[in-house]
Amino acid sequence: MIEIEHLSKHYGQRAVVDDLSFTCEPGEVLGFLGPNGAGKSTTMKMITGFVTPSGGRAAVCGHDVERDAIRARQNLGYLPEGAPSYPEMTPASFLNFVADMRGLRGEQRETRLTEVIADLHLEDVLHQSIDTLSKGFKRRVGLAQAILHDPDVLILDEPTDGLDPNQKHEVRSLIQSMARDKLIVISTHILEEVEAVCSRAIIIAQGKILADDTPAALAARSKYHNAVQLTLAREQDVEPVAAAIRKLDSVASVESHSKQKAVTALTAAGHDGSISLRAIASMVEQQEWAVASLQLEAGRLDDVFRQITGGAEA
Ligand SMILES: Nc1ncnc2c1ncn2[C@@H]1O[C@H](COP(=O)(O)OP(=O)(O)OP(=O)(O)O)[C@@H](O)[C@H]1O
Repeated sequence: MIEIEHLSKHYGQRAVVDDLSFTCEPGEVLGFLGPNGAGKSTTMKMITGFVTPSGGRAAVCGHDVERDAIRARQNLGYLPEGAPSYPEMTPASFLNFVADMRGLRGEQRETRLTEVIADLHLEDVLHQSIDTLSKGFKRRVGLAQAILHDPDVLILDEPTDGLDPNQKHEVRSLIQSMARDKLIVISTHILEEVEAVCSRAIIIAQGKILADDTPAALAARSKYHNAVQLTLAREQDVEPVAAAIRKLDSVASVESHSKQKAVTALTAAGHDGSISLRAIASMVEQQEWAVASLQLEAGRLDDVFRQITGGAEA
């Protein structure tokens, strides 16, 4: 469990983390979202004891991060931003060093080293110096050191940054598999990652919590929640289709947008956030429009993110 009470950090006159309070339980994957400079990394550094708060406190598994620092750190694994390590070491020597620092011994040490090397697919680069590894492999080495001692709490600052799509998928699957019995906090700029792995998302900007909810509940705040998306099967003039749908009583607005040259999509939003999918479907049938897909939207997290943070990029 993580308990954060009135946590603040000031640099000079500026509050970069401003009176944050929240708790997080095992089994949760908490996504920290916010524009650049929102205070995500600083908050993570305070939870892990790398930065001293200006005010408030953080506790990990009941251990105060400042007063009971060793116990708190024993219970957590941390992947800092950029996955720093020792560039002149190899993954093998670095992970052995981390195993020593974490006090792993005997059979448990061998088992954990074997498991994390396999989980992060490090076998082929074990004896190559870390500074010669690609960005993706450096990040995997950073993740391996964070999980080596099998901690109850994982704090991962942008864990998939720099990974290719396959590696991103693998790391997300690893996070999901570890989430069953751990508490995981990740920061990310990738909103689809939040939807894919997080059970809860906290949006922060200028050091303050602006939203704290499940990704689905956040997405449902979007004007596109329950909107109908219609994609035409071939390139054709979308305006007559848009005009016909606009006339339906349940439709408040229609946006048309060309995603690819050959396909035109329409999004029709209802007056009260709900719209008659059936009414649009029967119109499609009557008018014999060639339609590639017709679907109800859950909502768009990027839309909500912009709305909440005042237009900032994730
Ligand atoms: N040691 C420091 N001295 C002064 N200002 C700092 C220091 N560390 C961080 N800051 C400032 O605090 C603010 C929050 O930084 P932080 O790295 O926590 O943001 P972030 O949300 O992680 O951003 P990003 O998404 O870009 O990584 C930034 O404006 C940053 O410049």
